[in-house]
Amino acid sequence: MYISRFVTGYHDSYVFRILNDSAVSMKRSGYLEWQEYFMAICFLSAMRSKDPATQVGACIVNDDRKIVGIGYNGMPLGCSDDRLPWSKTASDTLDTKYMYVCHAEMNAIMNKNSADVKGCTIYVALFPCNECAKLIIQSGIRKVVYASDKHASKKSTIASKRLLEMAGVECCQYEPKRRQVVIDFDVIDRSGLSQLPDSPPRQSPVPGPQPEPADCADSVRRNLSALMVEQAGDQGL
Ligand SMILES: O=c1ccn([C@H]2C[C@H](O)[C@@H](COP(=O)(O)O)O2)c(=O)[nH]1
Repeated sequence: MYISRFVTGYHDSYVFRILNDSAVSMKRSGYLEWQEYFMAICFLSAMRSKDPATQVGACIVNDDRKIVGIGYNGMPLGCSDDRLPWSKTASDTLDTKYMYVCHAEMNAIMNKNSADVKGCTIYVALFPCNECAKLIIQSGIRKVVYASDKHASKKSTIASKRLLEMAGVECCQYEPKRRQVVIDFDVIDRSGLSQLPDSPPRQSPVPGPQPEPADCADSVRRNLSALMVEQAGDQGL
């Protein structure tokens, strides 16, 4: 019996058991739970926001746990985010972002890739304002999972809670189970993808015989057997 361990970029492991010539693979531990996954997608989307003060992301998920819409706060389509203001305050409210910016929830609903979002859950970084609450209710979304309630004392949030409650939309705050979800491209480059074959050599600009591209399956097999031999050695097998 061999027990072999694959170390991925995230330091989790796949365990392969080879018993009587049949390979049984067991799932890795430490994978993202659904709520963590959807909330992480909110925050990843928020990273696209150009708002210098508050970046908000939203992710709409249906009953089958399929993502049907994603959005973040930004200026409307075709309206230059270099020409419109990003300030919170100005002597003229026309010079503040609030007159122009589309909220993450609105964008997620507008970007939906399904016929509608009835019965869906919306994951949001920030508790939705009253305008977003109206959109949420009218679109048929039934549940809001939010990360931050930093504007709880604002009238717009109080009105939002009032509306959502009246409409019977369930709201709950996300309770993180892990402190971080890290995507470190350095780690992925150095170890996570080291199990994969090298990229094929770049095409030479000069016409002529080209080197054979690496055979993916062969390279994966070579890495796998090297790991198994190494591991078997570790275990004195
Ligand atoms: O439900 C909401 C509420 C706000 N936003 C966006 C709109 C703005 O770009 C910021 C809020 O700016 P502050 O600087 O925190 O006032 O967040 C949203 O997308 N959804």
